[in-house]
Amino acid sequence: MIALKGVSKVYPATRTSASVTALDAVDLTIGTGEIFGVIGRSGAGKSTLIRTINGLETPTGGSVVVDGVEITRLAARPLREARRGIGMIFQHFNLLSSRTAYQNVALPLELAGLSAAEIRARVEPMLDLVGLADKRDRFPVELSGGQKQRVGIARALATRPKVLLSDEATSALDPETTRSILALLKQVNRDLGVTIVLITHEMAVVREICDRVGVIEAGRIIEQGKVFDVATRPRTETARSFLAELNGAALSPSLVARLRQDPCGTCRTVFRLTFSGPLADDPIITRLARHLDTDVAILSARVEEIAGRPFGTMIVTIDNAHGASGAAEGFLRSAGIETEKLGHVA
Ligand SMILES: Nc1ncnc2c1ncn2[C@@H]1O[C@H](COP(=O)(O)OP(=O)(O)OP(=O)(O)O)[C@@H](O)[C@H]1O
Repeated sequence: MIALKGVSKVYPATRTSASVTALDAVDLTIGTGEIFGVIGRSGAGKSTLIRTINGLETPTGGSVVVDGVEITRLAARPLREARRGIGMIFQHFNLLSSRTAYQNVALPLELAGLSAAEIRARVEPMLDLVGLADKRDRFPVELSGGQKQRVGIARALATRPKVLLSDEATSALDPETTRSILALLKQVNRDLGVTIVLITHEMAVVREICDRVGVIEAGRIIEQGKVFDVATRPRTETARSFLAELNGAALSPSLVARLRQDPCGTCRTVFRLTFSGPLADDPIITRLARHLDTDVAILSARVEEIAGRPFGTMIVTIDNAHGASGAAEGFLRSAGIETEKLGHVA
């Protein structure tokens, strides 16, 4: 449905600032009916990337094809037509305050030249779909954040697009409202078959609804794949440290300050353990302590669900007396636990 090839965007230098390479040779293929997440830090290039998909941003190099149409080469009028097939929702909703919920949803249809009857036949089912039939005559100021985003979603879907772009659509919402909006997006994807591309800086959003994810850093997609694979087995160090921060598996600053690479007589060895699937329920630490007859201290631990599968991370220290930490490493690995030796602490 969407193919980006070698997409670059360089914002030219101005009198006061140097040029910025916001996108650097991005390749991305997104299949029909997928929910694809792009995650990255502030300034990584997420907004620029998503805006190239609907032609709001013209790349300085590369090609963007959506549903068989090369977006980068369209003149103004065909671009407007192509955009009707690509809906977009925004962090701050971008509703017109002088229009009711109904009138906001109707706007793109008015611009497309539909009659009042045709517009009614489309807007009412859309308001039903997003659960706002009873708020149709309310103005944005009378709606909660979640309700405003529901209007935004109805408006984005009114032209029956094949693709929905979501630019941090839940970043301004509380966690419960976020969940309800994500559930709605999932329903829209399932029931209407709309391909969704969302950008976010929150791993929880990706974990909750995305099929695949791309990690963007300094304008480059440094990793992409199925959410579970990327979240649990990042291949690059940059993705690993970024995702560790988001997954809560990062080391505390005080531990980092104490960590040393070479062992000492009284040192304990520090390991990061990651385990997934049925292993997440295994009392592995108790088994390990019994097996080695040593104590194991848990510094941090977390089990979460990614794409419906349990995934856990744990930072532990193990007494190094009599080579116990080496034996522990072997024991954990043979139990199927991914075991990474991080260093030693006194
Ligand atoms: N119109 C512009 N002119 C010049 N530089 C820009 C422009 N828009 C974005 N940039 C720069 O391009 C880089 C990528 O910005 P972008 O907004 O795509 O990042 P982002 O990942 O969406 O960040 P955030 O999460 O903070 O919105 C940044 O360094 C930004 O300062």
